[in-house]
Amino acid sequence: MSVALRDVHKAYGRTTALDGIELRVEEGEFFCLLGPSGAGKTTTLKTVAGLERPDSGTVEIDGRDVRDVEPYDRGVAMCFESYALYPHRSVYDNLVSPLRSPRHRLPAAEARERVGAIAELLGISGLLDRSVGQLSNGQRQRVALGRVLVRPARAFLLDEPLSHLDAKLRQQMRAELKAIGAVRRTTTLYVTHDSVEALALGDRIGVIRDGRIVQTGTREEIWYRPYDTEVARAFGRPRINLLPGTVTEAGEFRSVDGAVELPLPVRASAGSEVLVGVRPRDVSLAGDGHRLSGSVYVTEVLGRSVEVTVRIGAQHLSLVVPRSEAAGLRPDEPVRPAVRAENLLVFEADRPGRPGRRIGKST
Ligand SMILES: Nc1ncnc2c1ncn2[C@@H]1O[C@H](COP(=O)(O)OP(=O)(O)OP(=O)(O)O)[C@@H](O)[C@H]1O
Repeated sequence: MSVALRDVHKAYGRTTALDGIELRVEEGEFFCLLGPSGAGKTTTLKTVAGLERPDSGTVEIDGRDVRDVEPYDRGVAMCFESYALYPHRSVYDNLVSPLRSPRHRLPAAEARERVGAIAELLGISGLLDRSVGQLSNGQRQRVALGRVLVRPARAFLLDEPLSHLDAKLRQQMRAELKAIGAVRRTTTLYVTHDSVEALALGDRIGVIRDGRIVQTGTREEIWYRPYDTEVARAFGRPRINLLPGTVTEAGEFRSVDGAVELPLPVRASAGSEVLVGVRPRDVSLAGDGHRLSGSVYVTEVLGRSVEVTVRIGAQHLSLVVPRSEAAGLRPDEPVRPAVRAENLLVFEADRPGRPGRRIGKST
């Protein structure tokens, strides 16, 4: 099914939760809604599920306004972060009960088979006889997710379903979640505040901030053409470098202290204040590109690569290079990081309450 929200507003007293949400999730698409705490992610899901009523705007399912359709009749299955499970009943009972509801009422053998398959995928087959009250938070969260995925729904609404898992399990489940046939075939709206998760899972990503969708796009679009500095900062660790400076008469970039000069891949008006963005993995010590002169500030090993922070005048430039390139680097040692103009993103300067917008298209 497709889901669309048009200009949806919702306030709780004086708090604006949704401030004109525009969103469209296509049939069969896995759409990640990414944003910080309080941005309106859960409220968006509840509005689609019919658990909250918009103050204005419309919610459409398959092109039909669902204003008067009860949650139960919307054909969506929702998983909350605060999972509602029956604590005194077994994992199996918790998983099978949605299938026994009058809506689905699957034949017992089929229900058993579905529960078995989902439990297998979520790695909880060994827990089926245990009571939910005896489970760890991570195990409980997987049961809650199972309770949603087991249903023959036309859309899944998942609210941070992996948030209680430890890093390793989370990474593993992330990979498995998309491989689950039911998820692959079913429209899924997935809420997260974790950009790594959004990049890994989303066919498309919607970035939400203060109750509005700031940008919607594929992972490539969001990565290479972020709408503004805040979107650019949200994706990628270590974070993107953003150097403040101005555009010279010749259309080049000069940092505030004059220590960094770079060619710009876009046209920006001379004298304007800008931020030049470059991701740490796009700066090298050995490759070609425009050379800068600085000195090593600190190095930090990140597994197979090394993050090197280079001081250039008043700026700190972070770069991530293979271990071999960083071998033997000492603090204060002079280095000449190389940056290619095509990897630069150019933004208007940030202003209070308004992150700088990206300028032009990168060539
Ligand atoms: N029932 C409610 N009553 C009052 N305010 C609410 C209610 N539900 C949400 N809000 C407020 O609306 C705003 C959006 O909340 P929402 O839960 O949608 O954000 P979120 O992006 O899901 O955040 P989180 O990641 O912390 O769950 C917040 O300011 C929140 O405090």
